Amino acid sequence: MADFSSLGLSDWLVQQCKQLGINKPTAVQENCMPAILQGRDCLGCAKTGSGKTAAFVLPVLQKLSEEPYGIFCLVLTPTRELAYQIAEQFRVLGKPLGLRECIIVGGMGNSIAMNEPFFWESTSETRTVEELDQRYILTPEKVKDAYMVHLIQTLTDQHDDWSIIIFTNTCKNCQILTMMLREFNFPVISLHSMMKQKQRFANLAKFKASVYKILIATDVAARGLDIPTVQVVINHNTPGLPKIYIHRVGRTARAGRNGVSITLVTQYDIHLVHVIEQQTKTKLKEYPVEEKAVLKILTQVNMARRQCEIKLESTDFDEKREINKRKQLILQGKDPDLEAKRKAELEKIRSQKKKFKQKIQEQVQRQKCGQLKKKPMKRQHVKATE
Ligand SMILES: Nc1ncnc2c1ncn2[C@@H]1O[C@H](COP(=O)(O)OP(=O)(O)OP(=O)(O)O)[C@@H](O)[C@H]1O
Repeated sequence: MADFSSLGLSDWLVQQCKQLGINKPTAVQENCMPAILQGRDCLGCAKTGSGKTAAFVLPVLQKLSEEPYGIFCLVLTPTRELAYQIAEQFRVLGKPLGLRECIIVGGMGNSIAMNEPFFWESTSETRTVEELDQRYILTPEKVKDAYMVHLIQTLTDQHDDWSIIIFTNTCKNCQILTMMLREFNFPVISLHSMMKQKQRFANLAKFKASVYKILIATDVAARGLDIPTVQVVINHNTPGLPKIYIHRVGRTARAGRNGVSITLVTQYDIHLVHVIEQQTKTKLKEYPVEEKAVLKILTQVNMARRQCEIKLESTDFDEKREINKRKQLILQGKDPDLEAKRKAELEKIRSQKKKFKQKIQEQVQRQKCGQLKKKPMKRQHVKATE
């Protein structure tokens, strides 16, 4: 197996890696770094938590140290948290260079044209069972939450040092679950796009530092976040796409560690589980649950949830959602008021079209009725003249 020196990294960079406990290159690093150092365009695909960040950070730093001039590298990331995480990797590994990084968040995406890219894809994309123990619980739809509370209770009783991420599908759900689990005294904190950015960073930092052991998040936390202490990922809803599932469960079992992922599945989600199993080439195991224990807490959980929903309704959460929508439009370079006007006009045209269609249908109907009434009269008349 190659080491970092033989891949073309200078001693200072190899030492820097060692200080971080990065001694041997992972497969994606071994295969992509030489191509990047040769100056070729490169696309690298490998499983989650396999060191893709260092696979491009290290050669970029190597090249920069050879010619330290100007704005050298632009990294685009899907979330703000990821931008900060990658900047931190650059900062730590590039410290001896006196590297200066700048984080720009928000704005629109760009596309980059590439010539003859070097493409490397891991042949073992799916994780081994030793790395990630994947299970699911089949829940009747209405007691989705009671199963989750029971599950967290069991996990935290058995492993009080474990960190858990719970993924859910909407910001509102994320907020309600956080409030509800706090009612049960779980150390919970949340992360979703309707929170202020400052709060998002603060919550993530508290979770990373294990001040809070449970993070409830939307898919804003599904990609790229590297928190080695995460032992369990719980999917509060079954992801609609296998890709989302892979990113979510990839937040555990990082860099060869072990991890568990548990997905709550209702009777309507079975087909989604099959698609996930096909794509990940892994058969999900059914998680044994003490039904009696779930039934015991069912009423309490349902009541707590309802109370949290009422509490949230009395806050300005929906108003904030509206503000967030407007913010997104501004970031996309659109005027929110003009957009609202455009939507209203489109709606007007749609409803006019609908009315027109209805009118035509009514006319046709009337004509049909008229013809039906006329026909026998015509026949009578014909008979009379005959
Ligand atoms: N060669 C290595 N040896 C050991 N650990 C490594 C090595 N390279 C990177 N790591 C560590 O592995 C962890 C995961 O790395 P990274 O976040 O880059 O994964 P990734 O492949 O980008 O994952 P994802 O697809 O989820 O974004 C990090 O904590 C990183 O420090």
